[in-house]
Amino acid sequence: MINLPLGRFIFLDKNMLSLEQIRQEITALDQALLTLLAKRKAIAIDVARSKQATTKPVRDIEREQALLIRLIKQGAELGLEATYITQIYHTILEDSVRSQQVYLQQQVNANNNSRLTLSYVADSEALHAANNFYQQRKTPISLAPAAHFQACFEQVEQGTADAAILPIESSSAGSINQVYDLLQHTQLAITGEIVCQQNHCIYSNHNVGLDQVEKIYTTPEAYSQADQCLLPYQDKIHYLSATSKGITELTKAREPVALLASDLHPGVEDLSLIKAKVNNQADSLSRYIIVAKQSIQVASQVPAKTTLVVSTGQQAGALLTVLSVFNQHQLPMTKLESRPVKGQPWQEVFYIDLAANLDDLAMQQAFAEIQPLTHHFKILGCYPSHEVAATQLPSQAYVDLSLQQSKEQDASAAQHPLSEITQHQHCVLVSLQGNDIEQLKQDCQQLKQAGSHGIVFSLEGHHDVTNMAQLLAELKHTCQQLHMPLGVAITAPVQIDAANKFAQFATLPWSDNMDTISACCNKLSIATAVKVAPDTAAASWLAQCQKLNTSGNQRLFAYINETAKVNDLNCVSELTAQGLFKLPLLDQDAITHATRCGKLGAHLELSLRRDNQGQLEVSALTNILAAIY
Ligand SMILES: C=C(O[C@@H]1C=C(C(=O)O)C=C[C@H]1O)C(=O)O
Repeated sequence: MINLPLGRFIFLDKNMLSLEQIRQEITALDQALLTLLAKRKAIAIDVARSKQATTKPVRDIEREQALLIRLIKQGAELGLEATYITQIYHTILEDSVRSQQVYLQQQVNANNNSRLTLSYVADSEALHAANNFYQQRKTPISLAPAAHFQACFEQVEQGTADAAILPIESSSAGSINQVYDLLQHTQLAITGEIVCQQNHCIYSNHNVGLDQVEKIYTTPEAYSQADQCLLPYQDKIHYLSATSKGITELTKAREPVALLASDLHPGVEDLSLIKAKVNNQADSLSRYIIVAKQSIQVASQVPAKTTLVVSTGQQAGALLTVLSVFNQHQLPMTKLESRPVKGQPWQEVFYIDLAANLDDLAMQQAFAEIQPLTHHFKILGCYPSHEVAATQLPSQAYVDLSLQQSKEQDASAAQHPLSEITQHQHCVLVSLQGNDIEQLKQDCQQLKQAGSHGIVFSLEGHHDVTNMAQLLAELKHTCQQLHMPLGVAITAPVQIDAANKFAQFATLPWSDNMDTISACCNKLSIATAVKVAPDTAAASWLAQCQKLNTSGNQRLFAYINETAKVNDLNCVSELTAQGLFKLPLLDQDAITHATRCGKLGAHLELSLRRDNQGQLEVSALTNILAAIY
């Protein structure tokens, strides 16, 4: 039984208390929250023990979904927003799942938590990733800095370090080839992976803009993750072999100079941050591997990855034959990388990551089958997969929650112009239009307070590139402060550059001239949703979709507005089910249809207008996918 003296706090008369006293109450509440979190975490380990006995998997998505739905309902009664609850609980659940995995791993690998010497490339951001990783495992580490990746491998091979942490790929710049090449000949095994988010930022020794700095230092790796933002400053770029050398340069220089570096890099905290989050892609993930002399086992309850390296020879279809074996055994491949073989021009080895445990029967059978098909075949390691994807609720759950909510709304609240927003428990994006930036900022603030999760700004009528850039830059800044994603509704090709620069996603109208729309999609580097015209014939759906699919934009979605006819929805669902309509489809009314095709994560778009008296009015609904921002 949890004994939280909530009543005492609710009935406090805040006017009677000093700030100091109120803060004491908050401190006491935080202490109580921490005690409960620690208790929850300890119970999760009891759950892991029971799973060890019953061999049930660590993750139980149905249980997590039920838990989230219950908490959203209970939270609403306490006046807490659904997104607030889901964000907090995603963190709690991630930690719970990870703690259970760590416990189960320690059971199968007889880990005694003794101190471990870890090799890493000196002054790299890998250290931050490693600290978190080993802290969770309650394993103290001593550091063995190395000058380069090869030295990390050597330290472990020679026994001066127990393990090494090495970057292997980044979601925005791809694989780290040097590390892959070192894996080709090593006797070490991959024993773990760490995935963490990194933002590249620009730092300086003075608090000035990029135009005023004389040099911008960067490593080639960092540059490849953020080159788009630095294109106008090509003549200022100076390459270095390590970010730490850039920090030294900045400290030495008297004139203003800048450095592009990850926000996790040691030492950046002492510099002036002059531009944050300049990655080409909004979310930049880095993946590291841990290598050690001894391979490890992964408990059957823990999701595992296995990495292998194969070479096949160059006969037609050789790689395809190997990959089809994995397909036949239903072993999902999460990564395929090819690297040249030294001394053998145009010969390649392939690195393959499979999302499966080496001990699984399917893996053993697949490996037995591919050995005769390959010249060279080596298992580099089997290790727990690090990512714990946040559990999503099925779209229908959001609809049920919002229906239930709106029934509970009393009549007076429903008349408030922004009440439409509050009635929806799921994510709401509101369309805005206008020219008056001060007015737009105010609207954004009001919308945030009313519960909107993001903005779709209509660029209709905006053609002047400079004005558009100024307006969107301000709107982006406001949305960032309010933690709301900014989307733009594009109506003309001249708006594309500004959209790429300032928005997180774009929407486009469906048009008879699909070539123009397809060309726009091609130039858009942000997620893009194309609105589908109602009453389109099946053949035309297909032809238009095919045009869009060749546009080169990998993050395209189609969405249908509220005027779509059931006939259209049936038609698209049918085509999708046959694998012919390839764009993910977004639609509120079509939730049931699209869910059947497994494609949907519908969010709601409301549009906001002002009436003649300047009063806010919220009207019609369209839908946009969660995944686009
Ligand atoms: C604790 C459990 O394991 C996992 C963690 C959960 C939690 O922390 O609430 C819920 C479901 C599982 O994914 C469980 O199965 O109950």
